[in-house]
Amino acid sequence: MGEQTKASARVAVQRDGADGGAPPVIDAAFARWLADRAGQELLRVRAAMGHADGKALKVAGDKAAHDLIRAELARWRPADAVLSEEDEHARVAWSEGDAEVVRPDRLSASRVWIVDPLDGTREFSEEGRPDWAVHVALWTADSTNQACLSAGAVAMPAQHSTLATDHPPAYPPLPLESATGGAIRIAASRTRPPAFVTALAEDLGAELVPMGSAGVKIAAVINGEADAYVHAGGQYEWDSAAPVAVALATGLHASRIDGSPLSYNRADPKLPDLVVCRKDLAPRLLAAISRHLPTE
Ligand SMILES: Nc1ncnc2c1ncn2[C@@H]1O[C@H](COP(=O)(O)O)[C@@H](OP(=O)(O)O)[C@H]1O
Ligand SMILES: [Mg+2]
Repeated sequence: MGEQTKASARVAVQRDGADGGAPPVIDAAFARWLADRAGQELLRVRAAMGHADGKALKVAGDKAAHDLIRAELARWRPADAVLSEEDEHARVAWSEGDAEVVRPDRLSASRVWIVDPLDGTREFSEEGRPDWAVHVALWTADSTNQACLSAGAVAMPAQHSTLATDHPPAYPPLPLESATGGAIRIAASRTRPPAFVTALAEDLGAELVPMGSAGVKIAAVINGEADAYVHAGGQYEWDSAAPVAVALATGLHASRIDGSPLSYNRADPKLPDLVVCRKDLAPRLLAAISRHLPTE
């Protein structure tokens, strides 16, 4: 090979992503690309391992998706910080004077990728279940929305669907009965629903739709398969950042259950509750939730 040919081969290798194509430059399209790649890897792991050992499948899926996303972010966005569920110190709340915890550079960074490599891990390990997802969000200090989420992608590989902020999905027409105060459908965790959700549904005359993965539930609201997603009792920033980015880009309401704004990339990544719903439904839903919250 001549010197010039060798040099152009080197450039080609540097430019190409691991699947043969360079990823998009625009962050929102890059988020979609990355979530899709991790999703394909998860499908591969699921097919290769089968479901005989669910625990091993969960561990392998989490690790495969995390490693892929970490490697691609290091390669294509080397200057950005990352908060991923699978990082060793991810759940540790950092505070001034905390000797044993290294200050994460994300707290001083202006761009932070908030990643859940596999949301709905339990459902991923259960044969035939399609309600699991890959979440990739970008938090930027100068973003225009209140949550500072400037890009997000939710890949649902077992449903052959990816929602992302590069092409925010259009919201389907409202069912007449929910628009006029009739029966609404509330998506909630199938394994850890909020304590008050049954009473809330009775109060509103709502149908509860149990499913796995916060991303899949928010996607259900975006797709019009549910009117709201309500969660309380525990969660972390990576569970909601990417789907909330898409929900906000679509024009939906997303907030804490007391109506206050969601905020991301804080020292403590716990974000224990949220509600995502159509904007017209938010006042009625938040008022009903407030009637069912325990009083201190
Ligand atoms: N009470 C709780 N405390 C901590 N995390 C919770 C939680 N309830 C739900 N989650 C997390 O939120 C995600 C969606 O949960 P669910 O499917 O039950 O709706 C899951 O993320 P992972 O699958 O990434 O762990 C789950 O672990
Ligand atoms: Mg999660």
